Amino acid sequence: MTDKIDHRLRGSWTADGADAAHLPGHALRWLRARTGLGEVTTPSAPSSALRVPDSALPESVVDELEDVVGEGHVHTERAERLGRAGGLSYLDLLRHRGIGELAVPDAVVEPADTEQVMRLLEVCVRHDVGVVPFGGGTSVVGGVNALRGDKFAVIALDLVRLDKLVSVDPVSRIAVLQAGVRGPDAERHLAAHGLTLGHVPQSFERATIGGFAATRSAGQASSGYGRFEDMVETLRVATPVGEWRLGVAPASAAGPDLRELVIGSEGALGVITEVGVRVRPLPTVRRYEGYVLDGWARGADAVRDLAQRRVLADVTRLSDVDETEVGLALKGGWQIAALRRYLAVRGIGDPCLLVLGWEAGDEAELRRRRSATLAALRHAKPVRLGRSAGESWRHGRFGGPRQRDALLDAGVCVETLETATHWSRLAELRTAVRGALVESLTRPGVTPIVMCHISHAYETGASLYFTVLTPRSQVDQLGQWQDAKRAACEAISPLGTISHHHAVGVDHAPYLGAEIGVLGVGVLRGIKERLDPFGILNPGKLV
Ligand SMILES: Cc1cc2nc3c(=O)[nH]c(=O)nc-3n(C[C@H](O)[C@H](O)[C@H](O)COP(=O)(O)OP(=O)(O)OC[C@H]3O[C@@H](n4cnc5c(N)ncnc54)[C@H](O)[C@@H]3O)c2cc1C
Repeated sequence: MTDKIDHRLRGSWTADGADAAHLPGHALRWLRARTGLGEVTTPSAPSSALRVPDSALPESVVDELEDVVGEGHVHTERAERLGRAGGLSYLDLLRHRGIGELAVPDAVVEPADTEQVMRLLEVCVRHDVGVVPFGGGTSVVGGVNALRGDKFAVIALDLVRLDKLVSVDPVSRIAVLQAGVRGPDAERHLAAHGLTLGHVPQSFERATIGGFAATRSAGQASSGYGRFEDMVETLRVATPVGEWRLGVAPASAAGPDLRELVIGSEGALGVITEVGVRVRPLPTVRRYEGYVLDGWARGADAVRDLAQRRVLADVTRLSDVDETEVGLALKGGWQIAALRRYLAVRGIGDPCLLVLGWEAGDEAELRRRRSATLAALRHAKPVRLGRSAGESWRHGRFGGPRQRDALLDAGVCVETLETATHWSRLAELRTAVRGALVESLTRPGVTPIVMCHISHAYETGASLYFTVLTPRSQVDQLGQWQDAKRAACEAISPLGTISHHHAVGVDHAPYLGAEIGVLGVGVLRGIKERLDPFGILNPGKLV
């Protein structure tokens, strides 16, 4: 197992990440000139300044919980509870800086196996205590906020001890992993058998197998390896009314696929304790490359063409002009100035970066797949940047989150949101969401940056991922983003899904009805009542 996550590290992400987390001077100067960001810095308040109410759990209940999980695995200390108070959204980061109220769990409980999870749920039902399943805590939609609902207390059920590879079936290419296994550990366990999962979201370093399943996560190589739900073969779930095991065959006509109910259930229907995942042989060769296309419309058309001809690279990621521009500006340096001149000479007026990455079992397979992708791309007249641009993206792909503390210190509001729709509506959706964000965040002297990329493409449509950088309001820091997010969600709601991979949590719950209908919400409620009749599981989330 790699080191336990220090949940007190938020924006800087991982202990070694803090070194990479600073914002270079030239980047800050550029942001100031581009957005109207002021010179005022707002460093983080010490965590001792945060308000943490005493645990509401009586000693007797703490003792009962400890009887189940053993001594040292029920924490009521301030630091541990604070560490599980919310996830990693911009609003969560602000709350951990003392801006707004944190929802702090009354205890952190660490079970070691499914049986212990079952027994903990019994204790929580008996005492009417809420339970928030907690994986890596990387939710950006309020999924792990320790809301009480109608309960007098709530615990964070941290799955950190469920960190084992349970079994490998190399013939069927299925591996069973416990829910608390983090991304890098899953890959390490599997690599020992010559296998890979290939699920690499940007939150890979912290997020867990259970969390991936509970949120219908999508990794950066989803075009090649699929979304997480495509990888799930079997599930083991602890619910307040019994244990549930699902998945006996790769495909089945035995009624609706009930695994789909658990995948995306966000801790509201049960605690996932084990997931059997489809695995593949470890790739032996990789090739990442960068290209530039002229303009978003041409770029999106090119990605659609790749998807519909079924020749997408495993990683296919198209940035719009703003994202490409910000990427270049934040890098800075003479090479970037030279690159700009080169693109201008090649007639590229609106550069959109396209990163393509292939992973394969041998050179011949990689060559064949790469040739098919590039042949289909040719009519979009890409300008080749070469391997260094692709490799630079690959090496920096977990870097973004690490700079969030530095950006917050500098007074920046930095957040992302995502959606997806069918190709025929993609341009309209992008224009609507972009417009809503720009309108909501523009103030006299302030010009927000709103960037967008496609990183998950399908034959029928694609995701859109927006990143916002703008000076933080000094008047209403939480409200500034809440208003912008509301405007974006209202723009999304009639045109696309409220979430392509971040899930529903608290933030998107008001928009779920518009997407699945009143009947759909009723069906979900009915299922929740059957599996969690006492309403202890993740109060206030999903439904
Ligand atoms: C910087 C950053 C980048 C991100 N990039 C991506 C990305 O590229 N792709 C992507 O899909 N997501 C991304 N996310 C979102 C997030 O990482 C995913 O939602 C991830 O799947 C959550 O995993 P986790 O283990 O951290 O779950 P948590 O955050 O701990 O929990 C998420 C939800 O799942 C529930 N849950 C967790 N474990 C279990 C379990 N075992 N049983 C039942 N319920 C459970 C929780 O109660 C909560 O509702 C990103 C987040 C951040 C902060």
